[in-house]
Amino acid sequence: MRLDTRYANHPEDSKHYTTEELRKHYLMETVFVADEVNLMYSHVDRVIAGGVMPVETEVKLEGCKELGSEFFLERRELGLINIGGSGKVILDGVEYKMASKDGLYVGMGVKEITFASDSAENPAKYYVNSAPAHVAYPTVKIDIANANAVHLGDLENSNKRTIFQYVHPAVCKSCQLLMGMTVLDPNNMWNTMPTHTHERRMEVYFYFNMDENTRVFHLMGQPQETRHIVMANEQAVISPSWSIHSGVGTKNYTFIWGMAGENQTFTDMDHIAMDQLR
Ligand SMILES: O=C[C@H](O)[C@@H](O)CC(=O)C(=O)O
Ligand SMILES: [Zn+2]
Repeated sequence: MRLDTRYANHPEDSKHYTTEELRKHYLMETVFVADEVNLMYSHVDRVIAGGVMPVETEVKLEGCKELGSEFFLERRELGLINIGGSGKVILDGVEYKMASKDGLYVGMGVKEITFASDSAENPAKYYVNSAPAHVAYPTVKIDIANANAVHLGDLENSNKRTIFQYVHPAVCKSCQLLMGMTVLDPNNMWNTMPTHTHERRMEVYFYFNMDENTRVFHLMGQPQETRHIVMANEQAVISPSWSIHSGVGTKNYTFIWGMAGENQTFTDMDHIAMDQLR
C-alpha cells in the first residue's frame, strides 16, 4: 500500500504558491497503479482518496501506521465507484460483483477488504474515498441506477450535466462521507460554474473519461483569489473547505466528487456571484 500524506494549508499561504507548489500540495498526479492500493491522506478532515487497481493479483486494503488502527475501517467508513472493467469486492467473505459504474458504501468495522478484477485485459479501477466514522452503518451496494440523479445546467451555459449521488442520505446512511459522479452531456465543458464554497465541508474531485490530450482546468482558491491546476485523465485534487471547486475541460470528461465535514446537506453551499470572482 502506498499512502502519501498531505497537510492542510492556510488560504493566506496558498495564495503565494507557485504552480509547482499548488500541484505538490493539492494534486494527486497518479491515482491508479497496477496491483496496488495507492492513497493520498489529506489532513483536511482526514479524508483519504485514491485508487485500487487489481490486475494480475487481488489487492487488500489494510491498516497502516498512519491510521494507527489494526485494520483500515476500524474507525473509518469507505465509499468507492468502479470506473474500470468488471470485478468484485469481498468484504469479510461476502462477495459484491462490481460492474463498471457500480458503487459501494462500506461501513465502519469491516475487517477484510479484498479487491479483484474479472480480467487483466480490462481491469477494474476502484476509486475510493474514506473519512473517519463513529457509527457502523450497513454496507450498501449502489448501482448507478440506484444513485440519486440530479439534472443540472443547460446547453446555453455549456454545463448540462447529471449528478449521480451515490453516498448520500437519499441512498444510504453514512457518518460524514458523501460521494457521487457528475456526467457532463456531450459538448458541455463547465462544472460548478457559477461556483460555490462550503466552509462546512471539504471536497475531493477526481477527473476521468478523458482522452490522452484532454485537460481540465480545475479552478480553486478563495473566490477573490482564484488559482488553477491543469489536470489530465484520472487525477484527483483536494479542495479545502475555503476553496471554490470548479472546472472546464478542453473536451468531454466525467468526475467523481467526495465530501466530508460538518453536515451532509448537499445543497448547503455559499454561492459566489460572478462579480465576486477574481
Ligand atoms: O458541493 C457539491 C459539489 O461541489 C459537486 O457535487 C458539484 C458537482 O458535482 C457539479 O456541480 O457538477
Ligand atoms: Zn461543492
